[in-house]
Amino acid sequence: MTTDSDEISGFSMFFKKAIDIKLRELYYCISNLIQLGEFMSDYIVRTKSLTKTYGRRNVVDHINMHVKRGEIYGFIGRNGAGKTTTLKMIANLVSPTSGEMELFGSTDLKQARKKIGVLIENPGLYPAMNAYDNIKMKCLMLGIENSDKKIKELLELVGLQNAANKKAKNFSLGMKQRLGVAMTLVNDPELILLDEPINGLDPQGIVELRDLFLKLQQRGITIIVSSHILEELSKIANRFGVIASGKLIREVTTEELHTLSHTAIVIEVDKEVEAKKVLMDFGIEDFRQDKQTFFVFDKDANPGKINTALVQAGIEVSSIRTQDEDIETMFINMMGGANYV
Ligand SMILES: Nc1ncnc2c1ncn2[C@@H]1O[C@H](COP(=O)(O)OP(=O)(O)OP(=O)(O)O)[C@@H](O)[C@H]1O
Repeated sequence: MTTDSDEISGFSMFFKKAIDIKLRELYYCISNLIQLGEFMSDYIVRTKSLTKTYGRRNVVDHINMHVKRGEIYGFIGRNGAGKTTTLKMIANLVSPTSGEMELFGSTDLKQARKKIGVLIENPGLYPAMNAYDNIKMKCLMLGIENSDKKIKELLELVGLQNAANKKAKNFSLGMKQRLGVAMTLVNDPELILLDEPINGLDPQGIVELRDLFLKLQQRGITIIVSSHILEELSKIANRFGVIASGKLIREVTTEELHTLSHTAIVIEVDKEVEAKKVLMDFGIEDFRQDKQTFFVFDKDANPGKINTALVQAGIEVSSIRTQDEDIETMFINMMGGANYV
């Protein structure tokens, strides 16, 4: 027999459970919203399987690119790897064959692209015009009026305040690039795309451009900068995307890069086929071969023991040494080695 108090406690249990369930649903809902918010604010560029096909060739091949707000993203790849085409697709200068893209967390790309500044291939300067007028021309093209103050600020920002009246044709390449960067900034973009801006610059020009990138980053501008030379970007980029033959081989933060770079045992031998067999029999798994030179990356590998094993197998070891793999070499390996084409 059930009493009134049993019924009341049954009801209250029922309501408590129902409230618990609702609270849990609410919690999931809120955390999903938070994640969505983080996602939307986190990634400024996110591509999904982005592809460009010319003829039968995917020159950009199903790439998933992730660029976070506020970072300098070094887009690294050899000539012809697909960097320019990717940047052009982001800027809407080339239309993708397939794939998707989100800019600023939105698929309203037309709207989002208003927040992007672009310097692809060359700055598009009018050589007979001075620096001031080149920027003014860009302002006029974008319908920006009363631009005097802005132009002066931009010239100062890129370190060309003393060259305002100098004709662009008399500029050094570095000055032209900095003027080009200034012109990407006239619409106050949140993201700028710079295609190989460092190409051909002298060391002084490189330093000036790198300093400018850091200044822009401090102002909250996200930068995607492509290059075929890692060295130039390794000092400033927060994250790298490595592209080879249209495929995004890897995306890696600078911190991850340092964890990944490791020491190699470099062994030079006379008989490479036999040496490779000895290394494999010895349990070495992580190594790379360049003709008669082997690079062993196994952390536990012991150079003395490897040497003994090789010599006992009748192989002449002309040199064995350890070598820190520099970042450049690591990238070359990621891109498919020195002989990669
Ligand atoms: N309009 C086009 N028609 C046909 N092929 C093209 C076209 N544009 C680019 N390509 C080819 O696509 C490949 C990728 O070119 P892309 O310019 O994107 O490479 P990249 O990494 O920027 O190299 P680079 O620094 O030499 O410009 C190259 O093989 C190039 O020849």
